[in-house]
Amino acid sequence: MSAIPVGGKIPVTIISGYLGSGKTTLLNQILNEQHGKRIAVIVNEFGEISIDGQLIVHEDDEQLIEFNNGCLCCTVRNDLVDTIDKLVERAGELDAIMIETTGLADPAPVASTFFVSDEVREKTKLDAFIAVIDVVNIAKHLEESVEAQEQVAFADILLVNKTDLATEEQTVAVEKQIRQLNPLASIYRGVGGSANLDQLIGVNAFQLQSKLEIDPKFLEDHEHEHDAAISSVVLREDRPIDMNRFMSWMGPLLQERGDELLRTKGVFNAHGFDERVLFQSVRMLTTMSRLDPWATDSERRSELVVIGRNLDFPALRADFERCVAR
Ligand SMILES: Nc1nc2c(ncn2[C@@H]2O[C@H](COP(=O)(O)OP(=O)(O)OP(=O)(O)O)[C@@H](O)[C@H]2O)c(=O)[nH]1
Repeated sequence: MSAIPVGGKIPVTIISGYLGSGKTTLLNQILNEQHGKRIAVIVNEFGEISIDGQLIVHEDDEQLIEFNNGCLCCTVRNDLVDTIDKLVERAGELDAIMIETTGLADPAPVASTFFVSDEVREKTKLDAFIAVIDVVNIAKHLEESVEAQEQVAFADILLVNKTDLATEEQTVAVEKQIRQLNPLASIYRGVGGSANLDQLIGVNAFQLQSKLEIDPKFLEDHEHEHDAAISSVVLREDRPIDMNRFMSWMGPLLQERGDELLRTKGVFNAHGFDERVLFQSVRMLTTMSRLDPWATDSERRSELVVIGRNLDFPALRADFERCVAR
């Protein structure tokens, strides 16, 4: 990777993209490949608990700052401002700041945070606003979500991800569609964890003037309301979960209601496993993998975040409880 141009200012990369597009995967790639660089990572999740915090490779707790249960673009924006203020005090020690927004974030207020205070403006430089695009689902995201449209329109770099799951024709069609929404951004392709980081970091791609041309009110305070029909619930269980039973419930549920159950992710205390088990879904696509073993002194429990439209919380809780191993 090319050297990050510091020039006295800490470069900031904002990673956006709709739910489940591959933001955390990209962030982990950056952290893995950035040996020797001191990067502060700010992660914002829509749900009440952070699963990403458990999945992001980080060396110490000071390096990873998490905001849960609120969105950087609205409810926890002041927290972001305070955090950036504190981070710039450590300017000498930091090589870069990476921010992963929630999949539902409106991009403009997150980016404009870097222009609100003189000190932040003096000590940081927005390097690029990246939107990660889920090539399989972006057409639906754009159809259903204003935020998804804004993320694409606002980005300096559009990273078309999950190209391993699409044909060449599908990928070209997506590139055409996003090009119509954003004529200026660089468009690159990627498969989770193997993006060309030279194209994404240290690129000096963010131009305030062009953002002001798109949105003349970019630097003003934004009132932002999320799609009220989208909510999240955390399903918790201390008893071990029978993963076969869980999949027999979740598999058909996602097939039937994948357009409403937009995203799930959770770490499981799975019956018969010594390791923590990670389950994720993005609409109908699911993945399951083993993480590291449970620490001997840790409390084993399962926590699954479900994000979607028209969620029936009591029914989800009751069905989840039926997955307890007997
Ligand atoms: N096949 C395939 N799967 C991918 C790729 N990139 C990410 N994934 C998978 O897609 C799922 C979501 O990836 P994440 O990186 O967690 O997505 P995210 O954008 O951080 O998700 P949220 O923070 O919940 O919005 C995970 O199961 C990843 O393993 C890819 O290029 N190809």
